[in-house]
Amino acid sequence: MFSFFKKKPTPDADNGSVFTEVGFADLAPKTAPAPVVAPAPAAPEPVVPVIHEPLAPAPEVSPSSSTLEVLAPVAAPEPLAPVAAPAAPVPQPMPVPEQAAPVAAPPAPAPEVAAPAPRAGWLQRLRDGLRKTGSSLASVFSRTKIDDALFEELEEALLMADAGVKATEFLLETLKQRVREARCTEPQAVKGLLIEVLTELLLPLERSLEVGRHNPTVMMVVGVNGAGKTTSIGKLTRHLLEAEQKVLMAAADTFRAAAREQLAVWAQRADGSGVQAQGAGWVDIVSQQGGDPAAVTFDAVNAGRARGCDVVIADTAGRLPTQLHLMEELKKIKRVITKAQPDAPHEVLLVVDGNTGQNALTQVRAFDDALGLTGLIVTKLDGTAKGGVLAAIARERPIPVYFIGVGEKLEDLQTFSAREFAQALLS
Ligand SMILES: Nc1nc2c(ncn2[C@@H]2O[C@H](COP(=O)(O)OP(=O)(O)OP(=O)(O)O)[C@@H](O)[C@H]2O)c(=O)[nH]1
Repeated sequence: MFSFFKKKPTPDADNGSVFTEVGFADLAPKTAPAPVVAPAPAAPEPVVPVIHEPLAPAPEVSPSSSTLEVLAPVAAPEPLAPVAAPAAPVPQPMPVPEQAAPVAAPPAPAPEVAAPAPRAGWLQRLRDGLRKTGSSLASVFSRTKIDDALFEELEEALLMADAGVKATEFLLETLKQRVREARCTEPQAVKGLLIEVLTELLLPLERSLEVGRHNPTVMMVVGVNGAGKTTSIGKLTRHLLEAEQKVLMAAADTFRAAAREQLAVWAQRADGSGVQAQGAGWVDIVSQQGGDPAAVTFDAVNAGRARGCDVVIADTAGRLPTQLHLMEELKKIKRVITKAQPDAPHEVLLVVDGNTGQNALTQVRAFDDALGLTGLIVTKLDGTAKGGVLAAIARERPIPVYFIGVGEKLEDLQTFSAREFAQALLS
């Protein structure tokens, strides 16, 4: 199911490739927590490395048999509301997720403790999240016959699911043709064909993020306020660490006091995972409170090169595409990354909140026009997301969806599968 690739320049005897692949699922649960080894302080002068600070460990809030649960995020800060286009380009306040206070352990175990309920699988969470739309799409096929009314109802349901006019037209046209070819007589068979057509439409979005081709691989992560950038970076970093990657994070959101701390919390979670006991992975953070985001990123890339990092990830401040001066700031960050490493950035990732519907497509267009996106992370598909917007993105701006977010826990960052998504949408 997982297809997140780590590529390292080691010979692969089987296929002659110099790369190896590692999937999330290949990573064994860690049992021996050990601190992440701080990298050798060989950084250039202006870099301010943040060695993992003794942040309070996150309390366990969700019962589960999964060993990954120990790494679960602390009680979640309130997700931010989707951002609508503002009337004027005024910088938005940066909300700061709060870390829950550790909960004191009970004095003695209760005599009878109910067995913890198994945590819903991520696919179920995706299904649950898309249920509202899914059920209205699926209900179209409970009709008794295939007629114009069925297609009209389907058109309405697709539009309601945020698929947008172009993708809806394409899906309906292709579906009608397939129905004719297959000589379908049962509405349920039409549903099966729609899953096929939708899967084909979404397939170009299904791509793997590659790491290891460049030294370091430099990623720049952008998006509107509260889309889930820092959370997604944290989850991604955790997976990179498990794959024994050396990761340097640049806290390029220099005006939000807690930006560095938020990243550090994730770094510390990685620390507590025992990853270090498995190999050579580590994480460090470059930050400069109140500094120039481009300068911090420039230093981070240089430090990443000097320290032999595998991956440098720049976490930028949230902004609306209509805030033109802030979009210029992003362009500047991208330019200075190229100055520090001529072939970088290798990835410009937009994090979009799946709940924002067609607004997500607007964001994709705007950030792509400004920066040339290489990939998307679509978050909060466990919420009230309608999901159809991915069809709109596939039709109008087919940028790979490297990951989807289906919750706030580490394991809720998943690779995108076109078929699974189409099935979940119509389940
Ligand atoms: N339910 C759910 N919540 C998520 C997901 N991803 C992120 N969140 C939550 O969304 C909120 C905002 O996440 P952040 O990572 O702080 O967002 P951000 O884009 O870095 O925010 P700014 O830096 O302020 O722009 C937090 O409460 C996260 O826990 C997801 O996939 N599902």
